[in-house]
Amino acid sequence: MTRKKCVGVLALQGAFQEHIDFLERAALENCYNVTVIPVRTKKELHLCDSLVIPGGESTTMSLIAQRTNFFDDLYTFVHSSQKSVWGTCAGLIFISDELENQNELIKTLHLLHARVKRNAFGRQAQSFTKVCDFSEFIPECTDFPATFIRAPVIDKILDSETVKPLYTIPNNDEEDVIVAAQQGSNVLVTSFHPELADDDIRFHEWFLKKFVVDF
Ligand SMILES: NC(=O)CC[C@H](N)C(=O)O
Repeated sequence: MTRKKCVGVLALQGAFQEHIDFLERAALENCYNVTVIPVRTKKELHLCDSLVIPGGESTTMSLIAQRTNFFDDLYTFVHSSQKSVWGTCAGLIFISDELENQNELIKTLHLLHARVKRNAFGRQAQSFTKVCDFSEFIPECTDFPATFIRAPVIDKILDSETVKPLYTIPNNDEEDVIVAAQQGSNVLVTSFHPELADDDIRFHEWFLKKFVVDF
């Protein structure tokens, strides 16, 4: 029996409970030897092999981490090659190296070697769900409902040796934008919210298998 792995979901702010629910379902339905916990403290973080940073408001997330003296522990954790990290939406922003816009208030974790553009598709009213064919990296997943809410995109990859795009979509009349990417073997980022896909846990199943169970 492999050692039980622990996946943390950063629970300072945002849609962390939805990730916890989907991860727990994915672990149960696939008999993965994994526990899932909310993470708000250094003690909880130190239990984790992997950390999911959810959607929400990245500036708020960063400020709470700084004001609770948690930022440095988060920085150390995400920069460990022994840990895996998945940033969704605000989580993608929070771990990015550079921000193309709205960077005045936020202190990021400088993990993802990319420049990220916040609110790339516009405001809340421009949020949308797009059925995506992820089968190039998630076998047979040809129709995943990806929900974009005031979503960021990867505007520029700063290290093409380590950061590989996984999926791009058109952005109005501009060139296609990167909305999912992987850095090395242990960092995943998505602009969209798989935790908000009605009852569809395929993305979380893939994350657990690739970035936790097999990592
Ligand atoms: N759904 C989200 O996580 C939105 C992210 C938010 N627009 C930010 O800049 O942090």
